[in-house]
Amino acid sequence: TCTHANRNAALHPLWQSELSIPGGTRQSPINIQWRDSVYDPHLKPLKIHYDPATCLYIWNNGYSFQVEFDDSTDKSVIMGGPMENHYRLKQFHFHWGAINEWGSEHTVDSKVYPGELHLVHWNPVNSTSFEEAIMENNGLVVIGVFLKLGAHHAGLQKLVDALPAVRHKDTIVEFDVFDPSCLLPSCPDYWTYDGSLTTPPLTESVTWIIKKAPIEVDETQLEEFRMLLFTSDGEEEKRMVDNFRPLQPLMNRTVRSSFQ
Ligand SMILES: Oc1ccc(S)c(O)c1
Ligand SMILES: [Zn+2]
Repeated sequence: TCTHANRNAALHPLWQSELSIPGGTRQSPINIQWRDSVYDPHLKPLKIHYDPATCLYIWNNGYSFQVEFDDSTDKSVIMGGPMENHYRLKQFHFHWGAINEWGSEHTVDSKVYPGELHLVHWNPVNSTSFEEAIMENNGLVVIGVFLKLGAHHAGLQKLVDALPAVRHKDTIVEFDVFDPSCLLPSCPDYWTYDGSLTTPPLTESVTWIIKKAPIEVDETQLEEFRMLLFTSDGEEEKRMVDNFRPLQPLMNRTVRSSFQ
């Protein structure tokens, strides 16, 4: 079996220099030790209302492929859970490995999944833009969903079919009418903790909501992710794989669960 050490060996140059933020006390990702998580009966069910018409385009930003949404209104929002108010959907992206043995950023009892989806939302009550929110204490809420190797995911396939059009860094393709709630597991259970972005600027502005249940995708769909490139057209090709950050110390944090 692989150890974290060799899964980290294949780190993207991006993170080799920034394995930890000096003075960081709430960095992500972390290992979620199930038995150390604390059930919080005050946590509400997550409420998710995404409008498929707010979907704009997919682009390759050199770290992942990212699906961007129109966040100029409250048409696609989440609320409830650990949140004091609603948060607007801005984008979603994924992290994955070169092989099925690793790829997720968070782990559960040190179990690694082949991939992880991040749905990124920002707080329009305390901030006037996403860019401002990433610098705020509770500026962002990111829903993390583990990808497990299994059945073909019909909802994901529409996204996978568009990936050849964004093979190189800084390429973009129109992608309209997509409802990302099809990528969420039906199980309502989640963990939540205070953390950070896992890509630069690594700011400590994220309330993480990690779904307990994974979604299933099949091998061919993961292989399509691995056909993407970190590099721009004309550069020596580097396959976009292992775009996950190493585990960060829990420090003085408690992970809460919405379930007993
Ligand atoms: O805005 C974001 C960018 C990257 C990552 S990993 C996030 O969780 C949020
Ligand atoms: Zn991410």
